[in-house]
Amino acid sequence: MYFVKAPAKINLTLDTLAKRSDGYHEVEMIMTTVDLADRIGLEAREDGIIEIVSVDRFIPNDAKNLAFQAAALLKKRYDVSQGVSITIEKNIPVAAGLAGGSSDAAATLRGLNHVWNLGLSLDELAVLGAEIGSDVPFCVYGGTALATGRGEKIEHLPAPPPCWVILAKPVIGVSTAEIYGQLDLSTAFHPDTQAMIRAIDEKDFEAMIHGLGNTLEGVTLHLYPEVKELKEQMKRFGAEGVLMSGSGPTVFGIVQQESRAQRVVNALRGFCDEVYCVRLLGDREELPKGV
Ligand SMILES: C[C@@](CO)(OP(=O)(O)O)[C@H](O)COP(=O)(O)OP(=O)(O)OC[C@H]1O[C@@H](n2ccc(N)nc2=O)[C@H](O)[C@@H]1O
Ligand SMILES: Nc1ncnc2c1ncn2[C@@H]1O[C@H](COP(=O)(O)OP(=O)(O)O)[C@@H](O)[C@H]1O
Repeated sequence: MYFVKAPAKINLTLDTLAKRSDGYHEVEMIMTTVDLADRIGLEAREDGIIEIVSVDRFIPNDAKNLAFQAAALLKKRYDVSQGVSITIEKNIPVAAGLAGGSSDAAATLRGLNHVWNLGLSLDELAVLGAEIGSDVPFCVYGGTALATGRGEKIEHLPAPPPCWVILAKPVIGVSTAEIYGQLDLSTAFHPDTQAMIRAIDEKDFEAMIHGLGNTLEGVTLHLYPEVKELKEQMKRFGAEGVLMSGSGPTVFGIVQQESRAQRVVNALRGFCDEVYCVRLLGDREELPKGV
């Protein structure tokens, strides 16, 4: 079995610029990879069948699974006769704003490129990934990037300043389509993407904290007051910067010191079942082998 890591992402900024005629929104997002990952196992099979093997009851085990779609797309496009059994060990919360499904699809593309011996570049895999979902191209590369268009156009950025990230997910799951659907662009908050890029370039922790912002946050916080409450708790417990990731409902807190991160995690444990304390994997060059 060939194993590939599928790490989650957070959005340091997410700005929505306009609604497009194709149903998507034009966005500007700064995304960075975090060290919380699913593990994808790939085993080629000679009968040509694509199969999903997972014990997670929250993800589909048929053609609705984004990893299945990634395999089906590669198989069809490159006329591959082999099939594959895809084992998904799910560690990233589902429908959480952390791109777990997109990252599984991206890892499947990277892994099958090796297992099926296709010889494609990451750029080629990212173009294919855009056919599966807007977040898949970023997940193909990982690291830190500015994503534009509907999220599929990627410009790589250096790693953000070193920090600890606390992820807390309320029990609800959120539909990205629903949140975008309820966004009112005339009143929405718009983060300063360029200021965040400067903060990252200059490795300026304070400026990064100051620049955190997400257009979709207002919509989700309005629909789900428990997310607002969680944000306030995280701030109260000592997180230096706090923001909702993607369309939510996961809230992340950023701190510089590990001891402070542990304090925030311990304080949150009584209120929230799913809490993780992770590092950023913001530098593509330093991603562990197999990511
Ligand atoms: C909001 C973000 C931020 O990173 O992440 P998540 O919260 O899902 O993790 C992404 O833009 C989500 O990307 P992804 O989850 O791949 O979305 P897609 O499958 O492409 O689209 C799902 C639906 O969301 C809406 N959508 C998505 C992307 C976009 N730029 N504009 C949109 O309006 C559309 O209604 C679309 O049908
Ligand atoms: N491999 C997968 N992992 C997680 N979710 C998946 C997967 N394949 C399909 N899905 C579906 O995609 C939806 C969004 O999942 P996910 O990527 O976890 O959330 P988000 O887009 O909020 O980051 C879920 O409702 C889930 O049913």
